[in-house]
Amino acid sequence: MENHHYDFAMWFCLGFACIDTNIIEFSLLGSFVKGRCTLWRVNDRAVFEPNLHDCASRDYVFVVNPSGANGRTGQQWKRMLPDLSSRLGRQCNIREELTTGPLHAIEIAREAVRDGAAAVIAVGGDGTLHEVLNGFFEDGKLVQSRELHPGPPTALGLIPMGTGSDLARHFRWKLNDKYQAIDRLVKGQKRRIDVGRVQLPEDRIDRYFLNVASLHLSAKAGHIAAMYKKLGNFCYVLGALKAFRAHEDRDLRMRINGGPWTVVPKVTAACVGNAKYFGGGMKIAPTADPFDGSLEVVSLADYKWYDFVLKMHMLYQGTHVHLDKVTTTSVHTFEVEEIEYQSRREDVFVQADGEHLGFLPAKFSILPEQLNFIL
Ligand SMILES: Nc1ncnc2c1ncn2[C@@H]1O[C@H](COP(=O)(O)OP(=O)(O)OP(=O)(O)O)[C@@H](O)[C@H]1O
Repeated sequence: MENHHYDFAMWFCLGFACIDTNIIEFSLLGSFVKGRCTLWRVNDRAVFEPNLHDCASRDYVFVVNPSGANGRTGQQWKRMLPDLSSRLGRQCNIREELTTGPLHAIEIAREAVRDGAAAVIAVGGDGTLHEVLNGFFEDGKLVQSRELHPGPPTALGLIPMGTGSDLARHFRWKLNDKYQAIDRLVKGQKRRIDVGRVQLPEDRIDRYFLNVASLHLSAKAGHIAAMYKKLGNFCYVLGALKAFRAHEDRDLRMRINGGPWTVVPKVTAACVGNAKYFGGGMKIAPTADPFDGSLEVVSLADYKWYDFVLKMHMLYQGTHVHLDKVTTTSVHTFEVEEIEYQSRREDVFVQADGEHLGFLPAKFSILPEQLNFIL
């Protein structure tokens, strides 16, 4: 493919994405009013625990990524801290922990869980939430508190202040709205949430995810997008277009729920959704639900760069699942490997919650109702 075709496509997409982002924001605004019903329905089923029971003399630990959203997270956090302290500080000890670099949030969260914190709250994007979530686990098990508390185990929370903040879109939370975020923490409603697990035996990686994991083109796109976060959500569109440049569809072996292995030809990408959105608002797994005990696998085969450009609006609306090139399956486990497993080429990328993890082979599985999540 000639490069100038791509350049044209990128500029076309820039214009398209701007229009599309407006449509999305607009429709999100509209659906927020409509969405309140859903939110209340979700909350009706949530476990409600008054703050005083689990919070008195226990810590609420805020793990802040000051570099998130190209540095905006740090600035917004400073602005919201006084309000947060005055409303939540009456009931809890508020502890602020700033990360110093990648993976630091895992260590902070793990120590906070060991210390028996009432809650650990990720302040940042999906990447920060991913790391905080991984701090709740060690050696394949949930970390236990050293302290003996009469209250419930440490809860996980999120103040969405990242570039994509895609998990927040699933719950129809307003992005970067400090009042809504503080209200949510003060109300303290929680519900047991499912956690996805991805294992890469060759890379000796064992990670947990709340949102979406994926492989091949979409995973490489996320890896590239991380270099262009200055562009806001357009970084994901640009990442996908750049990933298409050197992309080859691959025949891959796949296995669902421990059944027989099958060869799936010309795989462009396979996405594993515990929740619905990735890539800054693409509704990639429209029926995924982090409370239903399963993962939604959405596979794209023989999907070309021009399909991506021309049908981009379908990805944002979640209607791409009706295309012939797309299949969806609800699973408990999903294993993928290259056909020539002995000659691993390390070019089929794997990501979870937007964080690059490594390369195939990979096994994805669901761990139902693992944690209390603050809704
Ligand atoms: N202090 C830090 N300095 C540099 N990078 C950091 C620091 N703390 C965390 N990180 C890394 O920043 C990356 C992105 O963080 P985060 O997800 O919060 O923001 P984002 O990428 O803007 O949002 P989103 O993932 O929702 O698009 C993560 O991979 C994380 O490891």
